[in-house]
Amino acid sequence: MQEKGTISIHTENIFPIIKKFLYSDTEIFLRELVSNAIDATQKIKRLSSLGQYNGELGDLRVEVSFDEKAKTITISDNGLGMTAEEIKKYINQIAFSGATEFVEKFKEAKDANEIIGRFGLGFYSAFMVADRVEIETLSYQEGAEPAHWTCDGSTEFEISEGSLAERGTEITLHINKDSEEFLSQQRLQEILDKYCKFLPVPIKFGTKTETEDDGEDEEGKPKYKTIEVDNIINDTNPIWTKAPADLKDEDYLNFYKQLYPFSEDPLFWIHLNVDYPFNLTGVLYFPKLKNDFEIQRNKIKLFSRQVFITDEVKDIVPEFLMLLHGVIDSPDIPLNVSRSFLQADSSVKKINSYITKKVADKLAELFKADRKAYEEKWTDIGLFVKYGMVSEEKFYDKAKDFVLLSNTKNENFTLSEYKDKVTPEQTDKDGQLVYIYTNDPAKQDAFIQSANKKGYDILLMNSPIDNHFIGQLEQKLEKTSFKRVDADVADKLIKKEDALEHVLTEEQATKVKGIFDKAINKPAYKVELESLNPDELPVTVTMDEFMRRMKEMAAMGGGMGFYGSMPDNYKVIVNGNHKLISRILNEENEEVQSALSKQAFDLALLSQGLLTGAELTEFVNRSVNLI
Ligand SMILES: Nc1ncnc2c1ncn2[C@@H]1O[C@H](COP(=O)(O)OP(=O)(O)OP(=O)(O)O)[C@@H](O)[C@H]1O
Repeated sequence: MQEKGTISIHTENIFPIIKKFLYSDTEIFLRELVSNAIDATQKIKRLSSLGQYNGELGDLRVEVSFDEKAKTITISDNGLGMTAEEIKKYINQIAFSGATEFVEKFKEAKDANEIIGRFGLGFYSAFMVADRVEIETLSYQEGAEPAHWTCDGSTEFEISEGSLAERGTEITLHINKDSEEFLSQQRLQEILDKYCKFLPVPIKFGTKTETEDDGEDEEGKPKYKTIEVDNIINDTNPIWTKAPADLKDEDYLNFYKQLYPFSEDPLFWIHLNVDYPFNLTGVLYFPKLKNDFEIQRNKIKLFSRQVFITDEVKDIVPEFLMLLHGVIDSPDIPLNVSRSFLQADSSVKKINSYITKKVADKLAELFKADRKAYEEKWTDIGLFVKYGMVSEEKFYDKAKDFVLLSNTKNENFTLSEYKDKVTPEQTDKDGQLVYIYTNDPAKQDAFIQSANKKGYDILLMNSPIDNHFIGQLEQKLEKTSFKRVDADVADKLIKKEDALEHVLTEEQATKVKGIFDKAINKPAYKVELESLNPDELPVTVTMDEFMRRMKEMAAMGGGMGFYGSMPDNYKVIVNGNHKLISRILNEENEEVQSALSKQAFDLALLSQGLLTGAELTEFVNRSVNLI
């Protein structure tokens, strides 16, 4: 048997095109050839179980080897093999209708994955790294003759009698000059680890040494010997392929360690397992969050039937869950099509909302099963939950029952618990509930203490997402608004009917305002007189909640540019009922009067960390003099 022929595509220059355009990630040739080899072993197993093959199956396996001197890489399997006819059918007739289509489409393609998948070019990816490819194969079919195929990357091929004595296929790549990097133990091991680590059939890559017990020596001490064993690079039964009922916590933790060797243990995990209306398995882990979010992205690995595809899971996993770790395996995700198509794909959308739902269900379950443990993990989980609530309506609806609000006393409440807690004290005269929060308890301590004295509870809102979360809650919760604790003096945070009587007459008040205006002498600080509790500080400096939020949004590029360009404006609230104010009013020495006013103002600034530089020095000097 010897036959020469032409690979049936309608253009002469297909290989140069493949080589040129697939150049960027040439390493995937190995993934393609090993996957084909695995498929071949799976197929023979199926034929055997269907009774269509009655010979010995043997230990099904795939082997990858290389020969640095001969400059070859060989991928062999004991799968179903091919007859010469099958080679002609499956290999020679490239699995796409016409090369013209290919030539037109390749222009848009951005990476090799796209081209290979779309045109069924898996096998031909070998020509990205090889000048010549040989196939030695023997089909499982009774009476089949071994066949040999070779092709040098032109459209000419040659089929002749082969030399394999056992069922299976051996593909040998004669590596080209530009791809010699692949003729290395380390490089090949790295690629196999990346793409083939969880394939379902053992893959042998060389051998390794192991130590083994070897009885005892003369003194009765245990002896060991080293032996050469096959280096199997993959775990054929990764946990996501198993039933959750068969797994222990330890298994999940071990698998996590295997995926991310240097990470801390995860908080908890979710085993995904659906077969309808799409096929998806996987395990998602909630990691302990670190401050540097970016580094933690792209930690979810996407597989298709245990073949690693990518760790770019955008679109498949909801944005707010991108910080999760773990694996997702789905043959239904169209891995080889372009990004824009992926976004529009209906199974991708379904998978995305399935994952959202599963995560919400898991959190609800944890919350119900053990509130205490849930609260302990809240600092880590909270960020996901809040981010999810802000970014996905559906998730908000589920999470509103298990999201927690934490206060400055380290107590946690659900939304409805908190509403019940603060309604009596924190409802204003119009029936509006006011939630008071701090984003910096140390800096806003004076305000917090004043508000606590009034019986108000202060929420801790100091995570990066909290600004958005507050905005979301204000939209969703009925008649509820949020005020940062330093947005006003405690008496004014929640407007109630019971305003205190002024002790000062209107004339005195105007005089006090004049004294302070003069002493402070800064246009950005507007002095106002209020009748507050005599126990409150004599002077408080605040920034209006609305103004502050607008400025914060402008700073984050939220389209509030107008506010961003406004100068910082503060209110200086002078407590007319405080005895220091009466003292200032009655002071006859103008210098002392001014010094006292300045002192009271500086103390207010100081308590908020607003007093710095020369002004701080001046304050210290003045204080010394006053003592
Ligand atoms: N090791 C092998 N053993 C038996 N048959 C093989 C082997 N490798 C390839 N084939 C046959 O050649 C065909 C073409 O392989 P190729 O990788 O080009 O495309 P594919 O596997 O069908 O699709 P994909 O583009 O997803 O890889 C396969 O479908 C299979 O029938």
